Amino acid sequence: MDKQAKIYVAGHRGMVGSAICRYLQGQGYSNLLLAGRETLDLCRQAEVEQFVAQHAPEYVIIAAARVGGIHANSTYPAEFIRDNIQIATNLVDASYRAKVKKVLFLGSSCIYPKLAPQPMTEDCLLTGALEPTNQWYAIAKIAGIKLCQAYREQYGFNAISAMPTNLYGPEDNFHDLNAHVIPALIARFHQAKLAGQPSVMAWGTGSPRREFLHVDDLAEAVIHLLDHYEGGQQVNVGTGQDVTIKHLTELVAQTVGYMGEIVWDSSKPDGTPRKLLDISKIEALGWSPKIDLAQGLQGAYQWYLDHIDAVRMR
Ligand SMILES: NC(=O)C1=CN([C@@H]2O[C@H](COP(=O)(O)OP(=O)(O)OC[C@H]3O[C@@H](n4cnc5c(N)ncnc54)[C@H](OP(=O)(O)O)[C@@H]3O)[C@@H](O)[C@H]2O)C=CC1
Ligand SMILES: C[C@H]1O[C@H](OP(=O)(O)OP(=O)(O)OC[C@H]2O[C@@H](n3cnc4c(=O)[nH]c(N)nc43)[C@H](O)[C@@H]2O)[C@@H](O)[C@@H](O)C1=O
Repeated sequence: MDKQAKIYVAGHRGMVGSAICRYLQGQGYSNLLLAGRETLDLCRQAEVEQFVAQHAPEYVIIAAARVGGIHANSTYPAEFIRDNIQIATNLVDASYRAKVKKVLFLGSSCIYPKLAPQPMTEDCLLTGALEPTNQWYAIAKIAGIKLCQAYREQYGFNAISAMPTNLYGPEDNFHDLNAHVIPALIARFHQAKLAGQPSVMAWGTGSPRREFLHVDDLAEAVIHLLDHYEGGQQVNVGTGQDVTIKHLTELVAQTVGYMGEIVWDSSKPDGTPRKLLDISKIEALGWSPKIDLAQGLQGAYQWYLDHIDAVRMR
């Protein structure tokens, strides 16, 4: 992309959106179009169409979504399916009508079947039943992928999709119930350390496996795909390695310096037993992850400490 190109980062205040903005600014892109929810509710079609037509960005990155961990997904199904279908539809259609050069839509690894063979390639989409806890969000994300494919097929519109694995890093949501596992545990272990709590509760059995990619690696992958990928099929973005939630929990406790006991609350859901992405497609395009989990967790905890009075908890 030309460094002067006007790039609209939808959801720029979120964990992914802010990482993409940091990366773009670091690379010398100076013409970013940004609008917070108070300026533009992306669920309002007419407002989105008017905004994109008026500002005429050349590129649009859809990093806005209703996002949350396993508890939030299963507690707010209507919001997760409604908001995410509306955001994707409104932004892809408005971008097409405003003759945007290229759109990148962000989905998630939860779009793949609960029991898909691991590691999961892009071809296993829609080959089996979804994980019930996040089926609502997954259906909305699959709809977003199909929307991009349909606009490419019917109108020749240049929309691509990236499917990241579980992400973590700066500007994450640290809400104890609605957050994803890493920020939830960072905050819980930190508070337990300060309070001298003898034990900390983690959810489920600890036996599921997850792959964790630092959001700065994802940001680089997103721009790499905008520069090097033109296809209709979604592209997986991950590390190609996974760990058990038990190992992750011990790693977070060690990173925070919490020495007490970890107790498992088996009344909480485990979710998908495993969701490891096959990343050979994006590696063949010349991208690979750089931040390993131990190093990334150190940085995430330090960011939490540096921003503890202002972290997002929603
Ligand atoms: N976090 C993860 O582990 C993963 C995330 N992803 C994908 O990455 C993308 C971003 O996720 P992430 O950064 O973690 O999420 P965040 O919740 O951190 O950021 C989402 C952003 O979207 C904005 N937003 C949501 N709804 C609206 C709306 N109606 N109008 C305007 N803005 C809105 C939010 O604004 P506000 O701050 O005002 O609420 C927020 O800035 C999503 O598409 C998600 O599916 C994919 C895989 C894993
Ligand atoms: C990105 C991805 O994220 C979600 O899917 P998920 O990977 O299941 O997300 P999670 O991070 O919430 O849980 C991962 C694992 O960790 C265990 N776990 C332990 N202790 C805590 C804990 O304290 N909080 C949370 N949230 N989980 C915990 C938890 O029981 C589960 O086994 C969906 O948004 C999905 O749509 C999606 O796209």
